[in-house]
Amino acid sequence: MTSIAIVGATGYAGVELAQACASHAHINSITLMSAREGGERVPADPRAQAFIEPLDLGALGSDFDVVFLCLPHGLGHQVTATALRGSARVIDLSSDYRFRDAAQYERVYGHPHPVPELCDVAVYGLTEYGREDIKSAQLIANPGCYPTASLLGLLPLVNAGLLRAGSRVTIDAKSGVSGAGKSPTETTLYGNVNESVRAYGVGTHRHAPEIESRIDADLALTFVPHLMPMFRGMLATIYAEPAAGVTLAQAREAIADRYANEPFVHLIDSQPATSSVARTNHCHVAIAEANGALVVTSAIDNLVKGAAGAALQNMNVMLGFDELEGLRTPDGGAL
Ligand SMILES: NC(=O)C1=CN([C@@H]2O[C@H](COP(=O)(O)OP(=O)(O)OC[C@H]3O[C@@H](n4cnc5c(N)ncnc54)[C@H](OP(=O)(O)O)[C@@H]3O)[C@@H](O)[C@H]2O)C=CC1
Ligand SMILES: CC(=O)N[C@@H](CCC(=O)OP(=O)(O)O)C(=O)O
Repeated sequence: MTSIAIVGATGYAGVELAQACASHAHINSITLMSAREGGERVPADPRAQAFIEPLDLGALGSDFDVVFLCLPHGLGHQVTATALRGSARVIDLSSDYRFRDAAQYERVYGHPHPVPELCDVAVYGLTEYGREDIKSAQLIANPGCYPTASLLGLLPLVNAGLLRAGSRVTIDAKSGVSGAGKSPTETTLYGNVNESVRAYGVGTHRHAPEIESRIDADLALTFVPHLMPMFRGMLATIYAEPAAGVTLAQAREAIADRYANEPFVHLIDSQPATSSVARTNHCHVAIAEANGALVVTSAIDNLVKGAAGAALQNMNVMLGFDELEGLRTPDGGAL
């Protein structure tokens, strides 16, 4: 049986993860933890069925098989290092260890990585593209939500060599406001989001280099995120130029083949909708052609496949459990 701790259990991703873990057949102990030391043990919800414990660094390395970090960027380094010094394996939902090396982190964030040696230890947790490394990983860097939706749509075409070398790939992506976490800001206030759509982070968003770093091909990337007037859900619309002679049918076949045996990623015939994947770990992908461009659309729930669900899927791979465990939809399996 498995004992886990969720640090940052009061956040959107932490709550989502705790709920998924509660239905997991092989998790027998879930400890919900704050990232703040000291303080009181507080009820996690008004019915007081569960409690949030203050951070206990001493327990993290010894009492748990897996420690999940659901903290804002930059706050989890001490927890990670402590847990890894003990016997726990760590799954970090933040962006702290997503870059291949500390130098790339420094280029993106503008300051040196606080624990550079762990960058080499971390395994990027896009499950569908890293199972072998994930199985033996001590530290998983769970991917960002935009990179998850984007890479799941794009990688089958890139890896099959179907895109024109040197061409541009444009990713127009849209997220619900829960992607920004639970602390309100000027841009995520209901009054500023409702009945309105806006782009943000144009040319500066950290997910552009994260996506780029996972694409092994000569392609130029433009990534533009948008904030949508909805709570959860994410849609990436990806525009790409096919290599000479590549047809839509070939591109579709590449995606179909790549995901034929994947429990959570599905090529569908209609256009993906965020509502169809809401509260599930599924990703729906479609492909069409528009005036010579291949247009791939990819929808996920940012809090599930984009965060907590992917983290649990990674734990299942690490510990040799059925990947669907804790992530089944009401029909009992894949949609
Ligand atoms: N939301 C999403 O769609 C996605 C999120 N992620 C990543 O997952 C991580 C968690 O995200 P999310 O759940 O949305 O974030 P939230 O803002 O909803 O929750 C953050 C958690 O961290 C704690 N926390 C915040 N500030 C501090 C602080 N200064 N010191 C100690 N603890 C603190 C909060 O505790 P307290 O209640 O005490 O403030 C809370 O438990 C982030 O790194 C995020 O980037 C990744 C993919 C998608
Ligand atoms: C709507 C919104 O604000 N979204 C967040 C992305 C959240 C996420 O996946 O990623 P990280 O773990 O990299 O923060 C943003 O654009 O920063």
